[in-house]
Amino acid sequence: MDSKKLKILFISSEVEGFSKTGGLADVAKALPLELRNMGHEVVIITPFYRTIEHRESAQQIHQLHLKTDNARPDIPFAVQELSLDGIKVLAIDNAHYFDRSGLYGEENNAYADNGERFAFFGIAALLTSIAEDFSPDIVHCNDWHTGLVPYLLKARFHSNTHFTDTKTVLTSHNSAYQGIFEKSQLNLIPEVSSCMDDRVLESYSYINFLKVGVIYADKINTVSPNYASELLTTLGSHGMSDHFIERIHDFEGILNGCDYNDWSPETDKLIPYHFDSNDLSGKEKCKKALQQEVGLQVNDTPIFGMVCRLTDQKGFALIIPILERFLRHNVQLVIVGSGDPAITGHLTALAAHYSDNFKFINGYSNELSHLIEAGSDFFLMPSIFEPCGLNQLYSLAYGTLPIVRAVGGLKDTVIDYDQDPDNANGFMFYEPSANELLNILRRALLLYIEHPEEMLRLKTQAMRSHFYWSDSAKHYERLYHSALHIRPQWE
Ligand SMILES: Nc1ncnc2c1ncn2[C@@H]1O[C@H](COP(=O)(O)OP(=O)(O)O[C@H]2O[C@H](CO)[C@@H](O)[C@H](O)[C@H]2O)[C@@H](O)[C@H]1O
Repeated sequence: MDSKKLKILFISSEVEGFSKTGGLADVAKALPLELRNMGHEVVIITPFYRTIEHRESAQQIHQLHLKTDNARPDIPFAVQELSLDGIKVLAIDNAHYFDRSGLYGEENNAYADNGERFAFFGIAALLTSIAEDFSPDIVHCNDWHTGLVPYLLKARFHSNTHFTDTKTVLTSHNSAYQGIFEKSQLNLIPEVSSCMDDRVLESYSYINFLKVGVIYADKINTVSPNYASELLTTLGSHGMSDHFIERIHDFEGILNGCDYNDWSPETDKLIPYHFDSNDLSGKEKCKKALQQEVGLQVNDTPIFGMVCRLTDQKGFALIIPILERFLRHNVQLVIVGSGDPAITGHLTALAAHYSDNFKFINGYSNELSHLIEAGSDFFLMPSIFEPCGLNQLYSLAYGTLPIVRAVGGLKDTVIDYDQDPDNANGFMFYEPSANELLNILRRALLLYIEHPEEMLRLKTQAMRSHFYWSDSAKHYERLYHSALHIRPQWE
C-alpha cells in the first residue's frame, strides 16, 4: 500500500466563496477541501478578479512579471494570498486582465481578449508555483481556461527542475466551452507563443484551448461516467470525439459530489427552517417562505423550481414552447437565472402574462437558490446535455424531486419513478422534445395530486440518496496516482 501524500496545484478560473458563475466554482471548492482532508497538500490558483470576495483580506506575497519581446514592456503581476478553510489560495493579480466587472464578459458578450487573458493566467500560475517554491506532483487543470497549462509544462518548463516529476490532470466540466481564439492573441504573451509548435497551432488561424489540454494532459476526466461515454460519440462530444477517442486509455468520468456542508436542509444557514428525512414539516414551512419571498400565493399548490445559467444547454428550447400550456395547470413555477438575452426576454414576457403563478428572477442569487431547493416540490433540469449537474444533487438532498432529461450526469444520478418505482428519486425523460417534457411534468403533477403518500415516500427516498465528495475525491486520488504510475494507497 502506497500512502504517498501528494502536492497538488489546483488551477481554476472560479472558486466558490471567491468567484462564481456556475458549477465549476462549486467543484473547485469542494474537491480541494476533500483532498486536503485526505492528507494531501493542495494549493489553489485562481484569478484576482475585481469582484473576488474577501479582497480586503488578501496579502500580496509576490511581485512577478512575464517577459515580452523588446518592443513592449514586461507584463507585471502580483500574487495575492487568500485562504479557503486553511487551504492556500493564490490569486493572480493583473489589473489589465482581471480588474473588470465580469469574469468572462459583460452583458452576455465575452471579452474579445479572453484567449490572451487565460494564456496569461496559465503561464502566470506556473510561474507562481515556482516563486512559491511549491513543486507539485500533480497540476490539476480545470476547463479550457487552463487548457494550455499541460502543454506549457511540457514545452516551456520541461527542463525546469521545479517540475521534473510533475504530471497533469485536466478535468473538463463542460466540453461545449472550448476556448477557441485567433492565434494572434497569443502573440501578446510571447512566453506562451514562443514555445508553440505546429501540433498545437495546426494549420488554422485558431487555437482551441480545451483541445490542447486534451492532447497534452497526462490524464483527462470529465464529471460523470455517462458524459464521458457521450464525449466518445460524434453526437455528444461537441465536435471533440476524435480527440477524446485518441486519449481513451487516459480518459474517464468521475461523478461530482454534493457538498453537504453547504447543501444540507439540516444545517443550511440560508434557509429559514430546517428539516431531515424523518420530518419534512420544516420543508413545508420553507415552501411557504419561498412563496412569500417571490410573491406567489401561499398555499398547497405544487411548486416547481429552477436555478441555472440561462443557456441553450439547460433546455429552454424545450421549456419555452410548452410553458403556457403548463402554466394553465394549477401549478407554481419559480425560475432564477441570468444569461442569454433571448431566453431572458421570453421568460420575462411569460412571467408578466402569468404573474399569478410564474415568477422569473433575472439575476444571480445564492440565497434564493437555497430557498428554491428547500421550498420547491420539484426541480426542473431538462438539459440538452449535462456533464454532471449539481442542482439535481442539491434537490435530492432537500427532498425536491428532480425532473431531468436522461443525459450526462443526470442519467447517472436520477432514478425515474415509472421505470423503477421502488428506488425512484425523481423523474426522467429521454427525447429532447417539448411534448415529452410536458408529459413528464404532467406525470409529476398527477403524482402530487393523487398520491400524496407516494410523493412523501419519494421525497424521503431522494433525501437518502447521497453523493459524497469523499467518494469522488478517492477517484481523483486514484487518477493522480495512475498519472504518477503509483499504486493508490487504498488498494
Ligand atoms: N442565477 C443563479 N443564482 C444562483 N446560483 C446559480 C445561478 N445560476 C447557477 N447557479 C449555481 O451554479 C451552479 C450550477 O451548477 P451546475 O453543475 O448545475 O451547472 P453548470 O452548467 O454551471 O456547470 C458545469 O460544471 C459543473 C461542475 O462540474 C457540472 O456539474 C455541469 O454539468 C457543467 O455544465 C449551482 O451551484 C447553482 O446553484
